[in-house]
Amino acid sequence: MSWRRLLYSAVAAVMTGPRPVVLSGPSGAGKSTLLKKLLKEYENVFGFSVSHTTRQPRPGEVNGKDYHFVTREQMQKEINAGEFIEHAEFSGNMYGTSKSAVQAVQGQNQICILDVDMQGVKNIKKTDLKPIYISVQPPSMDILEKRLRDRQTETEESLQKRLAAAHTDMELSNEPGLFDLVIVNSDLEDAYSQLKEALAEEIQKVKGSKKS
Ligand SMILES: Nc1ncnc2c1ncn2[C@@H]1O[C@H](COP(=O)(O)OP(=O)(O)OP(=O)(O)O)[C@@H](O)[C@H]1O
Ligand SMILES: Nc1nc2c(ncn2[C@@H]2O[C@H](COP(=O)(O)O)[C@@H](O)[C@H]2O)c(=O)[nH]1
Repeated sequence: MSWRRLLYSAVAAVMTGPRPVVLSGPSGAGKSTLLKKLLKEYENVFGFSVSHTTRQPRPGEVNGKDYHFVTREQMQKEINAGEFIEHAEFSGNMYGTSKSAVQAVQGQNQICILDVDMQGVKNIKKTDLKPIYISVQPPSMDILEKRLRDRQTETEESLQKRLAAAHTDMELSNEPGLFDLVIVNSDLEDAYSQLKEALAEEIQKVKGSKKS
């Protein structure tokens, strides 16, 4: 490689920043639990891409932190204006990642974490975001159902929709090349260790760049 090309690659790497991370997997598999642990342990290294959704906030969820809670009309208007990287309909509600949500994190030179469903994964694959794709899977459908019921956030109707989507998600997660890593979240600490190990290189890069 010539020095000019080498310099170009180095400048491009700095300008694009660290690779984002996409966490996906069935509702109730433990994505939010794992990403909250990462955000807590590595406060200035990771940043969460705050999605938009039309679903109602759960007790304790904060607008602008957990999600941007919006109406269907508002979200559709922003989608039509080209403000979203991806969007999907899940369990009767709209969800989507805005360009500004990702830019807000990348602008701080942090690793951007996106929590999206399987449609989101497929749509992000068509973009130039080039994230690390990680699937979080439950040990079994029975355990998934128990975790979702114990969480007490869903109506029976929403729970059934989420379990139906989980069946498809669990089958697709084994598709070769779709995910860089599939973590089976049986034991939380073990799953978290696997996640940290997979991201160790990116974490070191960001820590290093913040020192210099
Ligand atoms: N390893 C684990 N063992 C037992 N319970 C767990 C484990 N991981 C997560 N949980 C619990 O399971 C429930 C679902 O986890 P969480 O909300 O993180 O799932 P999620 O994948 O983010 O779901 P959603 O996509 O609906 O937001 C939570 O109540 C959480 O405390
Ligand atoms: N395609 C997208 N999916 C998203 C986004 N934000 C969240 N999600 C996924 O929705 C379900 C349900 O989430 P919940 O908070 O209502 O339990 C879950 O699988 C998330 O991963 C998004 O921006 N795009």
